[in-house]
Amino acid sequence: MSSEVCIEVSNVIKRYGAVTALSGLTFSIPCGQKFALLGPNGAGKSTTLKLLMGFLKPDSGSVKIKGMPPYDVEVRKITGYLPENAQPYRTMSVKDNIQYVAALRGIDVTQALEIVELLDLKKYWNYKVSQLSQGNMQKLSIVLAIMHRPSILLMDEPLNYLDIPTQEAVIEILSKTASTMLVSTHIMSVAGRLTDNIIMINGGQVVWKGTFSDIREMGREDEPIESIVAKLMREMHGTG
Ligand SMILES: Nc1ncnc2c1ncn2[C@@H]1O[C@H](COP(=O)(O)OP(=O)(O)OP(=O)(O)O)[C@@H](O)[C@H]1O
Repeated sequence: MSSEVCIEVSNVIKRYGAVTALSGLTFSIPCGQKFALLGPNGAGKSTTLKLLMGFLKPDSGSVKIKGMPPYDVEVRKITGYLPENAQPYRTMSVKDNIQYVAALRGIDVTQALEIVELLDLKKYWNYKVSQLSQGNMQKLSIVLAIMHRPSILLMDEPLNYLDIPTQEAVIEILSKTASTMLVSTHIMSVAGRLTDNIIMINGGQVVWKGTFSDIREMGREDEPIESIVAKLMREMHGTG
């Protein structure tokens, strides 16, 4: 496995007016590794992903993807992003959204069709986004995020709104999609199946890093992983 760093966040401070969302956040992810970004509500997970996509700028500190700034054209080509509550173009159809994003990315629309089939979206091909259920909108957003086969994938709650069979399909697709992944989620079963490593943040700082095996070893034999993570978050609250 490469030791090259694909995602690097160094000493980032990010404020929204009087609210400090990130307060010296530092972590790095080697290329080829899959990380879950965990933390309680308001910890700064979405803000971190938006900074990594170049949608927000840090007040201080730096964010690099493969050593480049996130807004670099080269970075745009190799990254995929699924925002929380993603909103494809509402007045356009599923087909038009896919064709539009394919054109922007300079790829052939056929690259998306396999994922469209796997997610059972073909029957909604001509539906306007505004006519889709939340779950089908989420499926379309996943297609738009990964149709160019990004090598680095950033996702905010990827399984929101999806039924259980679709969650399984998405986990399978995502496991094969990107080599480097950072996934923010509250669903531990998802985090554990998509990723091997955990970065836990609270108050805009990293409070714990480790693997899923480390977490399991911290609990009783029969203790659900959610319970161990919740304890860890409580213990780490305000530290870091
Ligand atoms: N646009 C904004 N304006 C003002 N404050 C914001 C804005 N976006 C986020 N915040 C604040 O920044 C902090 C971090 O928010 P962020 O959305 O990054 O957390 P999160 O870990 O993704 O939370 P959740 O798990 O609830 O989605 C919170 O205190 C939040 O209220």
